[in-house]
Amino acid sequence: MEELPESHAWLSLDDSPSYGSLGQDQVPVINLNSPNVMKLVGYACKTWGVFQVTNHGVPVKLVEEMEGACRKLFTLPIQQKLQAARAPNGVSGYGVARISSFFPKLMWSEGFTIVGSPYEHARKLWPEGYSSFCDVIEEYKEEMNKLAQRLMSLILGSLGVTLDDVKWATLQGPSPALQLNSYPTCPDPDRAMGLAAHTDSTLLTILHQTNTSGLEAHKEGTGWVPIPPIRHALVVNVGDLLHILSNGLYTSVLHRAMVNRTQHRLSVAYLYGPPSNIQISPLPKLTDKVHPPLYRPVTWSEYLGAKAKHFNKALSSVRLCAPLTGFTNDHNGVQVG
Ligand SMILES: C=C1C[C@]23C[C@H]1CC[C@H]2[C@@]12CCC[C@@](C)(C(=O)O1)[C@H]2[C@@H]3C(=O)O
Ligand SMILES: O=C(O)CCC(=O)C(=O)O
Ligand SMILES: [Fe+2]
Repeated sequence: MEELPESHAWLSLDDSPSYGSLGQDQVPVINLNSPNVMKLVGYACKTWGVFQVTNHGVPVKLVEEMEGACRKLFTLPIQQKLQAARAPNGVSGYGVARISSFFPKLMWSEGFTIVGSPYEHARKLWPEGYSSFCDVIEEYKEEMNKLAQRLMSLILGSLGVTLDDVKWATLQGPSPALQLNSYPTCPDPDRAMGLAAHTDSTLLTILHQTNTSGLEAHKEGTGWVPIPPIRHALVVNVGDLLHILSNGLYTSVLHRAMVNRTQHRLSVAYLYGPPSNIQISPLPKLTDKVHPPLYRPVTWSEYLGAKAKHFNKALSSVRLCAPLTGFTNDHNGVQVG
């Protein structure tokens, strides 16, 4: 394709995003073997809501295999991918981003969501070779789960809370989600949007990105800041449920993915939530008369429903005594509703 179709043009040529940071304000990179790692993680969650981790213990080979599986999936012919299309009201499968319906323009990306077992959809993609794909997915989920638990205990620790205060944190969560994203090369990347600005509904999200820039985080007072790929590092996002749990101390970060003219970019997000029947509410240790709980209790599945319905107003929809406002989307075109 030589020209960007109008259906995918988010920005006019003269309102390309301006970066608030001129390289000064950078998303923290944390070595998980640092002696003061808990403090570093807490500070990053408080000031940014996103950070990169190195020495995370996830085998490099497994991440590479996951990336390879992802590349193989997205290079399948479109007819094949459509065999595994997400059902109209379903969660798993191939398709456009779930949040697409909230925007008037189309995003320059395709995705494959895996909740629960990948087998059903994988069999449709690869009637013969599905089992090696599924093996990689299962192993990746297992490793990510270990890392997510470790990060959660650091995060809770940084809030002055122990795993004993949050019994569910040691339980096995519900099947987490894996979101594979593909951003093909784009003839007019300055006017297109790969994945529009959003926060994740999770407690936290762990993301692997290929060696192509595109991911950006929004920081209050600074603007959009690129999160450059670092070899062997993973990106960790604070999600809405952690924002609720920390009574707003740790902010779920607004982020988006831009596209590239010459490089096909891929990312793999592991979306980590609490067990599905557990009510998440601000930690009692963090609330008192001066700091009343800001959110009502909500379960993971209830919150996903709120997100599907209200999108950027989902957090305020569970907020106690506060106006219904969402983040504004000044930087990425018009938003519907
Ligand atoms: C477990 C989840 C979390 C979901 C919905 C469901 C499966 C796919 C996840 C994502 C992944 C891409 C961004 C997001 C905003 C989207 O559109 O789909 C995420 C959403 C959420 O964090 O709300
Ligand atoms: O592709 C990226 O870097 C971002 C993906 C993302 O935000 C998501 O899948 O939730
Ligand atoms: Fe995200």
